[in-house]
Amino acid sequence: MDIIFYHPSFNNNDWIRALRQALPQANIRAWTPGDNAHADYALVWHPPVEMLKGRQLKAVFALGAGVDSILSQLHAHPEMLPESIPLFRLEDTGMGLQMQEYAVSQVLHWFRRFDDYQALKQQAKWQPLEEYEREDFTIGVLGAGVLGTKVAESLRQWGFPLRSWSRSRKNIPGVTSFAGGEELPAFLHGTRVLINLLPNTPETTGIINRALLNQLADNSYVINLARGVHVVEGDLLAALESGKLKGAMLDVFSREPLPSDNPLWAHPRVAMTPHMAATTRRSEAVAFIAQAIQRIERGEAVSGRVDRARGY
Ligand SMILES: NC(=O)C1=CN([C@@H]2O[C@H](COP(=O)(O)OP(=O)(O)OC[C@H]3O[C@@H](n4cnc5c(N)ncnc54)[C@H](OP(=O)(O)O)[C@@H]3O)[C@@H](O)[C@H]2O)C=CC1
Ligand SMILES: O=C(O)C(=O)CO
Repeated sequence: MDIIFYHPSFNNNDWIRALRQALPQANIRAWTPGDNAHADYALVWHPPVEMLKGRQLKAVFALGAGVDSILSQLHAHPEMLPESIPLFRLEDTGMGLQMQEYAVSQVLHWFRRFDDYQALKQQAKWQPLEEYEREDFTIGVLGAGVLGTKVAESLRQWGFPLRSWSRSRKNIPGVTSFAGGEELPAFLHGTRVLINLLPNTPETTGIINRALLNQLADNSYVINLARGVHVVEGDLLAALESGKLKGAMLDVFSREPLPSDNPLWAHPRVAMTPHMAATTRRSEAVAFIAQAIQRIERGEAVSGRVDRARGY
């Protein structure tokens, strides 16, 4: 079995060593331009078209959870990967825990009013503030897939009212499920903290816009952990100015790195991180991919297959 590997920034040697340990029977090599030799599987992130084009692969594995970049590449170059070759993505592989850490720490930061205390500290003011009530702190998770479910589950132990929004109805204990566009207004009504974990698809681009933000509770908060294009930045800034939003924590941006003249940098109630909410963890990802390849080889079903028509 031949496997080719390409990632523009990972340490190829470390990955190939780990893959060889997990799949000792396979011949695994880093793909370099001009390599047209046989391959059964390709493991990729932002692959050049020529790496995949014309190959008779059994499957391609994306080395991340979001497949929007490879799907947009496929849109421009459909010849890169025929529909008959399955594309898989990473499911959790350590990203769930990272998202939980991020979301819980930020929700508690706002719930305990550390943002306000930080502002008071700047003015050298010693001033205990009124506490927020848990029941006024409804958390709504946009996207109840692998990562959204993990995040909702981790917030449950803190006793906040929880709800999720997805395409299909979910049954996550302690989390009220809203499904489909017609239930989005009910999901938003009363939501105080909105956490985005949707995939980037034509239906979700720009979803966090003025109309959506206006339906949230007053003095609400947004955490964007998914993709920058979900948020209409001008509408977010306007909602911060109007008082509809009290704060935003952003990990992802329409343009990354975020240009230095973007007004989000200077906004006192916007916190941000450089697309690091959840990174691909080598050992978990290798274990996931190795197990999936073994299952494919045995003719068994494998989860994580991307539905190219749906876009995730
Ligand atoms: N910032 C970072 O570091 C990282 C960001 N990400 C981002 O997180 C995203 C989510 O990952 P993951 O949880 O694994 O993805 P999943 O595919 O498991 O979950 C996606 C969820 O979104 C829902 N959804 C999709 N389209 C719609 C729609 N039109 N209306 C309502 N709900 C919709 C799905 O509904 P249903 O269940 O009904 O299909 C599903 O619940 C990734 O696509 C990626 O962009 C991922 C990793 C790291
Ligand atoms: O896996 C993903 O989709 C990511 O965004 C990793 O940073």
